Amino acid sequence: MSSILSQKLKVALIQLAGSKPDKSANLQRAAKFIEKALIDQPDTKIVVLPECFNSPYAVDKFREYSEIITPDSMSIKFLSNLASKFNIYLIGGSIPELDPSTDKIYNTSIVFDNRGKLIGTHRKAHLFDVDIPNGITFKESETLSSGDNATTLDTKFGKIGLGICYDMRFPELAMLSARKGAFAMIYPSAFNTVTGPMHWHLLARSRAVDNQIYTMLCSPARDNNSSYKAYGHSLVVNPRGDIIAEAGEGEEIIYAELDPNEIDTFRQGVPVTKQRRFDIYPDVNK
Ligand SMILES: NC(=O)CC(=O)C(=O)O
Repeated sequence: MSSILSQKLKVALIQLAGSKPDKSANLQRAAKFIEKALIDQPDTKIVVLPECFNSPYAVDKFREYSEIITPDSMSIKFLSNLASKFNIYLIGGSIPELDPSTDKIYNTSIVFDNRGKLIGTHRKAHLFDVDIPNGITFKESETLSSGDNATTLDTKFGKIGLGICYDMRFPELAMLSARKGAFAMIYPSAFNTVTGPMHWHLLARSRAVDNQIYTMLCSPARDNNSSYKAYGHSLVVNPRGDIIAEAGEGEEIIYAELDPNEIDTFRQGVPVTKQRRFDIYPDVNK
C-alpha cells in the first residue's frame, strides 16, 4: 500500500519577528531567513511563513497593506522568485488580499511550488472575532471578509491542507483535507498571549490525532511592544500527537522531518481511518 506521503520530507517553519511598517523590509527579512534555513538544512523541501508576515496584524491596517493577487504584485513576485531560487515549496504565510471585483479584503495564504508557480491560495474562512473579558477583544470582520472554501493542494510529495490560525478551531477543515488524502495540515497563524497558552498546543495536537496526519503551525515571534502580542511557539506535531519541533517566543527557525512510516504505522496500529461509522453520522459523510 502506498503512503499518502511519498517520501521522508524535511520542513522548516520560520518564526519571523513581528512585521514592521515597511513591507519591502519584511519581505527582505523573510528572504534572509529562508536562505538561512536552506544553508542550515540544504534538503529542506517545504518552508512555512507566519500569518500576516509582511503586514501588521491589525484590523485598521489590512486595507492599506492589501494586494491584488496577480503575478506582478509585490509579494507574489517576491515569494515566487524565492521558491524557484531555493527549489522549495513555499507556504507564504498570509497577506491581506484585495479582490478588485468586490472591493473586499481577505486574509489569504499563498502557496508556491518549487518552480515558483502559485499553486493555490486559501482565504481565512473563519474570522477571528472574539471578546474574552479581561483577555482580548479582536474583530477581524470589521475590515475582512471570510473565504468560502476548504483548501487541499497537490504537491509532488502528496496533498496538503491549508488553514489560517482561527481556522484550526474548526475541525471540519482538517477533516475534509484528511479525507481527501492530505498528509499534513499547515496553518500560518498568529495566536496571542491570551489564547495561545490556553489552546495552541491542544488544537495542534487534536487536529493531528483526529486525522492521523502532521500539523504545522507557524507563528510570528513575540513583540512585547506590539499592540497584538503573538504567542510564538511554532510547532510541528506528528500523527500520534507528539510535538516533534517547537520554537520559543523569539525569532527562530524550527526544522522537522516528516516520515511516511510514522503515518502508516500509527494508522495500522490505531485504525480509526477505517473504523468510522458513517452509518451513524451520515451528515458528516462528505
Ligand atoms: N488570531 C487568530 O486568528 C486566532 C487566535 O488567536 C485564536 O483562535 O485564539
